[in-house]
Amino acid sequence: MTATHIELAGVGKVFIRDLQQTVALKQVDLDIRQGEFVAVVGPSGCGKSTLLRLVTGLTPATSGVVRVAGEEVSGPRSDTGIVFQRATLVDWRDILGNVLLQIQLRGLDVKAYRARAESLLDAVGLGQFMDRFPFELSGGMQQRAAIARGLIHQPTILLMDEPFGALDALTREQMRLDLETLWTRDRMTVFFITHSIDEAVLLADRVVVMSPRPGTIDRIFEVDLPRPRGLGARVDPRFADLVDKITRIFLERGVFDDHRPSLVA
Ligand SMILES: Nc1ncnc2c1ncn2[C@@H]1O[C@H](COP(=O)(O)OP(=O)(O)OP(=O)(O)O)[C@@H](O)[C@H]1O
Repeated sequence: MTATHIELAGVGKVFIRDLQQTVALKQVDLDIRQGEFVAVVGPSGCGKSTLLRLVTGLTPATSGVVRVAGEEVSGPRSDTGIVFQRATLVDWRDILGNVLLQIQLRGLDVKAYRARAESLLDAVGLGQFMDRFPFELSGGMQQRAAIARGLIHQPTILLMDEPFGALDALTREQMRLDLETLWTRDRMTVFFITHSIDEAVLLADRVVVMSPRPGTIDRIFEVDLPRPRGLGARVDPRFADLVDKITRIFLERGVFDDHRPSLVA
C-alpha cells in the first residue's frame, strides 16, 4: 500500500464577511496516496476551490487539519505546483521565460532548470513555441505553458483547479490525453478539480463527489479503467456506468433537474 501524501482530517472552512458567515466546507476527511490521481466534482459553490486552496496553504482551515507528507500545511510549500483555470502568463516574457519565472520567484538557480523547462515545454507540445510571447499563442497553448510552469520546480504534488475549463472541447480532449501522459511519466500526486463528470472519470483513480454547500464528501468512486486510458476509455461500459452513477447522485441531490422524475430510481 502506497503512503498517504495528502491528508485532510475533519477539515472545515467558514468565511466571515460583513458579519455574514459562509460555511464553505464541513468535516472533510480524505487521504490521497502518493502518486494517486484524485478528481473532485461537485456543484458550483460547494467548496471545491476552497478545498484546493487549503491544500496549497494559501488559505488556512477553520477547523481540522491538512497534512502533506505528514507535515501540517501552514503556508505555501515548495513541493506543490498549482495550475488554475486561467494561465495568467506575464505578457512581457516569452513562453520559456514565463516557465522559468517560477524558478526565479522561488529563488532557485534559473540556469539549472533551463533544460527541464525545455523538456517540459516539449512534452506539452510547445517545443516550437518557446520563444513566442503569450499573445502569439492560443488559449490552449497558454494553458499548456501554465502546466509546464506548474511542474518546473519538480513538485511531487500537482494541484489543478478546473485547468481545462476555459478551453474548447477538442483542445480540452487533447489536454486530458497530454496530462495522462505526463502523469504516467512522472507519477506526481494530482488533486484535480473539475465540473466535468466525464473528465473526472477519464482521468482519475478515484472521483470524490461533493455535496452542495456546505461542501462535504458525499461519495468516493474508484475508477477501475485500464491505463493508459487514451480516447478509447469512453467506449468502455465501465466508463458509462460510473458517469451514470455520479450523474444520478447529482439528480438525487437536486443539482440536476432532468424533468423526468422517473429517472431517479
Ligand atoms: N474569500 C472568500 N470570502 C468569502 N466567501 C468565499 C470566499 N471564497 C469562497 N467563498 C464562498 O465559499 C463557497 C465555496 O466557494 P468555492 O469557490 O470554493 O466553490 P466551488 O465549488 O469551487 O465553486 P465553482 O464550482 O463555482 O468554482 C461559496 O459560497 C463562495 O461564495
